[in-house]
Amino acid sequence: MDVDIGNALASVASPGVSRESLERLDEQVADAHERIEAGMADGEHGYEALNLPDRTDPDEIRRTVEPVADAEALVTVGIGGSALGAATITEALAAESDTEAISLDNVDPAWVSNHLERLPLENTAVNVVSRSGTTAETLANFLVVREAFEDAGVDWTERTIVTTGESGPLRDLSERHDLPSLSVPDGVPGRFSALSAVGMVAAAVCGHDLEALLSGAAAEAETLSGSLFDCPAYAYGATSYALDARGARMNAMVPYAESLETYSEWFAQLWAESLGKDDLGQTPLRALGATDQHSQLQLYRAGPRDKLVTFVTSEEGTDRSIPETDVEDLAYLGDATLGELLDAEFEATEASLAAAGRPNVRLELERVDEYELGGLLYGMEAACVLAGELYGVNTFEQPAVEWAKKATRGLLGGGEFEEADAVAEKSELRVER
Ligand SMILES: O=P(O)(O)OC[C@H]1O[C@H](O)[C@H](O)[C@@H](O)[C@@H]1O
Repeated sequence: MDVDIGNALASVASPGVSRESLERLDEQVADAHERIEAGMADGEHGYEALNLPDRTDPDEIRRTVEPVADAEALVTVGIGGSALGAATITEALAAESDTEAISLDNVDPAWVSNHLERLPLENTAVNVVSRSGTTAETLANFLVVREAFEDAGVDWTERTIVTTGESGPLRDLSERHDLPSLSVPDGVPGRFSALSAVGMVAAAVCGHDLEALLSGAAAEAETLSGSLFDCPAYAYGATSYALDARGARMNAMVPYAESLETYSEWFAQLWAESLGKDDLGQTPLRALGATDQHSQLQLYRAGPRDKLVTFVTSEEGTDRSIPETDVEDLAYLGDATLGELLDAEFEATEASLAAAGRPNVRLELERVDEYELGGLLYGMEAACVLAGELYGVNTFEQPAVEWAKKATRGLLGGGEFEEADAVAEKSELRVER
């Protein structure tokens, strides 16, 4: 991954960051890098995630998924960090796989039922993922999926792989039914676990090249160094932090590739859950090029100056020519391809933001393949860890999310949780029909 921060400079944009400020910030980056390196060396909670390219064992993952390696469809049952890494990888690389991958990460009953009715269950693999093994949505969906298999006369124990922590209800269940299972590595929070079994089981079932994903990530790890000017991931993390401090309180992630739409969801969790603490943090927004040029671009170019726009581009990819037409006004399209049109749309949008003095950054991939994707995921994780050091927050916890999880459990009678009492205390000012 290369990063171009030229359009975030104060000479182009407002808010923007001057070259001198970046050089001053680079001293903090050097300190933060020392902290990150020490955390990685000691395998400290969270920092350990940056060691995954060396720690994840692709052979173990492939061996474990062997019983379902021929699946026509794959259902990942998980939520948040236990679903978005797998979904990002399988969606980005879907064109290369014959296995249809879906993610049951919500408990909307109609949506869950529609999926289960449609899937060829006798040839569907189930990938259940939960670090804690207690997340209500995941466990509930798993029970529903099991029942659907039973109703269809399919032995779910033959079709299920479990990835969870060393202990907990899901671990117990997998032991009771002797299910093939893998562990969420210690010290790796869910949103940083895409490059462990958490994201890679789905990649393996879909037949993707696990080694290439890891070596792309390892190449990105090689660039981590004491200066943002030598490390694309740190350049991104430091620039985002500096812009937030100057008023770009939001960060719109805009890939120019349909296959990276879920990547923006993954990024949103990473950025929001890691940095949203102590009244700090940059709000991630999700958009897609070129589609959202025709909906959100007006706001990005002419609305409040509170946004950084992050583009993700890919140099190469499948292309398709646009057929010629005898309609004179459309003749120019017949000389181009859809890929050229997409590139032109990206360049025009980037230039239009710069011309309006709106900060934007480019993340450049050579193509969307395993290697580049591994680099992108790792690079954004490292950017986030660096930003967390610069903000001075605890990047790897998520107490605000845990609060609502306890309240939900309390409401469903899953134990005594004082958080559930707050639900009854809601203030009301109703306006009725
Ligand atoms: O993997 P699990 O324990 O099921 O957790 C799934 C998700 O649950 C919570 O909402 C956390 O905030 C997320 O960080 C986590 O990824």
